Amino acid sequence: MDVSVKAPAKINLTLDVLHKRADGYHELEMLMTTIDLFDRIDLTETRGGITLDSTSGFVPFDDRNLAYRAVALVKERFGIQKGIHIRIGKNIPVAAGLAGGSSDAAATLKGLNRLWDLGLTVEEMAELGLELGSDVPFCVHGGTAVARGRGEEITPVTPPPPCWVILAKPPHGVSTAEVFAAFQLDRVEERPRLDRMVESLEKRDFNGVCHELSNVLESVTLVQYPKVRRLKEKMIAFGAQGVLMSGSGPTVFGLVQKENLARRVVNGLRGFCRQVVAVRLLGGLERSPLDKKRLK
Ligand SMILES: C[C@@](CO)(OP(=O)(O)O)[C@H](O)COP(=O)(O)OP(=O)(O)OC[C@H]1O[C@@H](n2ccc(N)nc2=O)[C@H](O)[C@@H]1O
Ligand SMILES: Nc1ncnc2c1ncn2[C@@H]1O[C@H](COP(=O)(O)OP(=O)(O)O)[C@@H](O)[C@H]1O
Repeated sequence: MDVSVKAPAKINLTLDVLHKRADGYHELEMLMTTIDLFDRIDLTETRGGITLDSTSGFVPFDDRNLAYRAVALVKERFGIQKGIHIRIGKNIPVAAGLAGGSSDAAATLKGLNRLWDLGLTVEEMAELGLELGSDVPFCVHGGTAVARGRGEEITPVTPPPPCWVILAKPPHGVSTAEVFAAFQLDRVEERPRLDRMVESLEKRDFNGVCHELSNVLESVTLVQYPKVRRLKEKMIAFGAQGVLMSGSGPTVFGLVQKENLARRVVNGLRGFCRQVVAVRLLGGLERSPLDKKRLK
């Protein structure tokens, strides 16, 4: 039997680092929302072991892959002997600040929950997912939510009003660990105002959402990679109504309401950046019957 699950990317509308914790992680407060850019995880039951292949050569094919680690974790926790072949149809750029690996892991947990009738609730899958990475609990929940702690305290909030998201990814990836290691709170010029962002979402105030976009990790990545700063400036110049770096970067996203403006921004950016795409914001719409269980 096979299971096929869609794994959406996320963007951060706000990201604040409150302090560094004794365990080495940072205490975060961030607002995330899903976008219409998916990986596809296909899980096929085998007699034993874990194997993986992907349409992308940029992901690890062994136990460094988060989807592989999700299978290993479930097998170990539930004492399951059967094996799994994982196929990752990769569309989300790797090491981009869009949580591709975390979303693949979350989708794998959901797929195994169905395939092996584990009876796990969303909360239980999120708890299990935290063992794989800080962004996995949000990816298990999906939609639009505030994430606190390491990323595991999830509070759903009102999704943003419908709009286009233009994604521009510079050619290099960014290491999340390195960005956090270089982060200094006293170098941050502007902190997010989460209450105002939530208020703008509740009022369906698109301009308010654009105005409140804020990410303190820009204080590291924009300095280390001036290209990312220039990409932000270009995106604003071409007419994006709100612009921010997602997560630890380096992907920059722009929000616009009208399709023709989205097209104009994409066309303008193409001369400066090879990986540019416009997608719709999801924010909760991904919970449609698209995740299909199919019989062989
Ligand atoms: C920054 C964020 C924002 O959404 O996303 P990305 O840029 O990766 O998409 C996340 O917090 C990233 O989550 P994730 O990529 O799952 O991080 P993990 O694998 O758990 O951690 C990678 C490394 O980042 C640092 N880290 C991560 C989370 C956290 N709350 N504090 C940290 O200091 C740690 O050094 C850790 O070793
Ligand atoms: N399934 C996966 N997809 C993408 N990257 C993965 C995956 N599994 C492990 N990784 C590793 O995780 C790191 C972060 O990748 P990714 O999740 O795409 O970025 P980010 O954390 O910036 O959103 C990369 O270095 C990559 O090698």
